[in-house]
Amino acid sequence: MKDFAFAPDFSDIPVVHFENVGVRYGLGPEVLRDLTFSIEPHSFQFLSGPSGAGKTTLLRLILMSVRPTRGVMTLFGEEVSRIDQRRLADLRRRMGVVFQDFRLLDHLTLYENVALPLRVQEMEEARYRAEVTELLAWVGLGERMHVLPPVLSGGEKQRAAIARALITRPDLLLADEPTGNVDPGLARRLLRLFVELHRLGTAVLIATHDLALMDLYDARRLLLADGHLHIDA
Ligand SMILES: Nc1ncnc2c1ncn2[C@@H]1O[C@H](COP(=O)(O)OP(=O)(O)OP(=O)(O)O)[C@@H](O)[C@H]1O
Repeated sequence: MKDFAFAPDFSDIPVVHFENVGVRYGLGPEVLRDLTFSIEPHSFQFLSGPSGAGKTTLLRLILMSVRPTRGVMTLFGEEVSRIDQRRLADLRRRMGVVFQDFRLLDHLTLYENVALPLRVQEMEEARYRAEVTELLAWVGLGERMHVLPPVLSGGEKQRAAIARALITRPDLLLADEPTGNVDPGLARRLLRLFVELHRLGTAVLIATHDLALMDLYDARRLLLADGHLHIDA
């Protein structure tokens, strides 16, 4: 795999810190309770637990698309409840996300999909063209960069979604079941991509049901069960 020039933040402030965090949807029961944990810079962890245990909810908390109903949560050292929308947007830009359903835009080519987060930041194409091309080659899609997502296989879409999550050189990468739609061989290759990213300095959190995948890489495991988090260092 080709090296990609990352310049992540190497400070030792936790990327994410939860202190007794709880969350409920509307008037329903608490789906997550008393969560206290940190994600350190440059760390790698899996998030596991049975279906409905709250893995996606935990990722949405970190992405700030769901707010805690109690407790204190900090992102990059800043307390979430005290910061305004504009600052939240700045913090969100430091994260890359691979969603379970990819969320590629079907009317844009792979190149355009991957470049989109940089276009949103109003970067000129001349500044990012080489980088987008290089990253697509890095994930094995160099030959496919001008095609539209609907003609791609699940695994190709998955890799494009991963490339789009990496293009901003995030300090934190969140991935929700990133190997859910691919065969075991491709799952191993995708895991290697995440490990490589981690070695380049990004903190990585991968939510997965896949015990075989977790057995492939010796990393911290966060296990959600009955609304509580158990940590296997
Ligand atoms: N928008 C919502 N409104 C109400 N309840 C919700 C909402 N989203 C999730 N829940 C509930 O919160 C709990 C946790 O759901 P979540 O999707 O976080 O679990 P998960 O561990 O990611 O599940 P899976 O592995 O099946 O994707 C479930 O009981 C679910 O029904």
